[in-house]
Amino acid sequence: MSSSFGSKLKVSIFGESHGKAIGCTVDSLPAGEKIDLDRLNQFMGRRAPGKNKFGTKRKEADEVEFLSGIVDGVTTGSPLTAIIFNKDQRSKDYKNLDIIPRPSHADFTAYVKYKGFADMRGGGHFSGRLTAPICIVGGIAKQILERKNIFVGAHLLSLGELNDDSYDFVNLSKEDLELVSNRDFPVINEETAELMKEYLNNIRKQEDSIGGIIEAGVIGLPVGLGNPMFDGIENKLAKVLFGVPGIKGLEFGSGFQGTKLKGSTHNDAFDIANGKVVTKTNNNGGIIGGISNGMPVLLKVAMKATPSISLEQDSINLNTNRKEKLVIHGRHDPCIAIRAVPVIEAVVAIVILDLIMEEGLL
Ligand SMILES: Cc1cc2nc3c(=O)[nH]c(=O)nc-3n(C[C@H](O)[C@H](O)[C@H](O)COP(=O)(O)O)c2cc1C
Ligand SMILES: C=C(O[C@@H]1CC(C(=O)O)=C[C@@H](OP(=O)(O)O)[C@H]1O)C(=O)O
Repeated sequence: MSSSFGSKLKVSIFGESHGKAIGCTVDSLPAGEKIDLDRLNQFMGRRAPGKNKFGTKRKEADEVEFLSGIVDGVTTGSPLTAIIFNKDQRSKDYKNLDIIPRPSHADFTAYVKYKGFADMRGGGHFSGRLTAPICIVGGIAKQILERKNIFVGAHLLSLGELNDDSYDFVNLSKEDLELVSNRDFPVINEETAELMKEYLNNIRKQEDSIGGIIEAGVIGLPVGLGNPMFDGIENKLAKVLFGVPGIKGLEFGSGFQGTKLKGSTHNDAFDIANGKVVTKTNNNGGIIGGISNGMPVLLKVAMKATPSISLEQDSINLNTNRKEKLVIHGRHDPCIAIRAVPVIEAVVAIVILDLIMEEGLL
């Protein structure tokens, strides 16, 4: 099993959801970068479980302990290792799941691939909990990028059939990208947020779950990041985004909806604004030929409904090879897309920082 990625900035994630700890090691972070640890903690808090009734009841403070690579809040240039100790494991909830796998979770595939030896308590290394270390690296990357006037943000664009306002593809501002970062629910339109909360209350009562779409944006990129054919911005983002558990779809710019437009409408006509080359529309989401064109980068990810629901489901018994009904106990997110919003910001920030470093801009 390999949980490492990155070209210049090499990131490695370790741990299991019900093991002693989770964490990360990052190689090649530039030296001398001041990291505001209060801001990093605030960022971690946006993802942490147990904050409100719209997420899992498992309570983890997700306090980050640095073992190396940072002194007095400044990066040293040596490998940075950070760790979060797990505090609120409740492994008895998972007792029957090693032989009766949960539909849509990784229990069955991991059981076969790792011959029954993978630690699957709480989903083990496949758990959404492993996105906490991603947020450590992403929270640091965001701060480094901001000093270069590059800003990354995301919000919950939809939950089931309920839709938030979309980002403006052309005039996307730092304020737009930061809008939901201080909110308890990561949605732009506050009326929609209330409808979504009501929906979540109902879906919980029905012992079910729901999926959602997250929209992310980046502004301030120079023209020319990305190395086609296979190391373009889209390629690199796709590789790491699909590492986030629960993601089943990804689109850039106008994506699948864009296929309904004719070329004459879909093409992003060039223009000059303040002496700079811009495009009048941004259906390509700031990327052409795998290379940034200076317009905002925009993407959307589809996150499936949380696999673990309380309703009885059809499964099988791996010992007897017979059909068996499954009832899952435990503490689960009714919609994983909500807490995944900062995770997507983190992934995007890490990949963009890696691209900036590849280009020798840092
Ligand atoms: C932030 C976050 C929280 C999650 N919470 C849960 C959860 O409470 N229960 C659950 O069954 N799956 C949860 N998931 C999703 C599973 O981890 C994921 O579906 C599983 O690992 C299978 O991987 P796949 O969906 O990518 O194929 C969560 C994912 C993320 C990113
Ligand atoms: C702990 C986190 O989320 C967990 C992600 C998760 C899963 O299957 O992905 C299942 C649940 O685990 P547990 O049964 O141990 O409560 C969530 O609580 C976290 O995000 O930090």
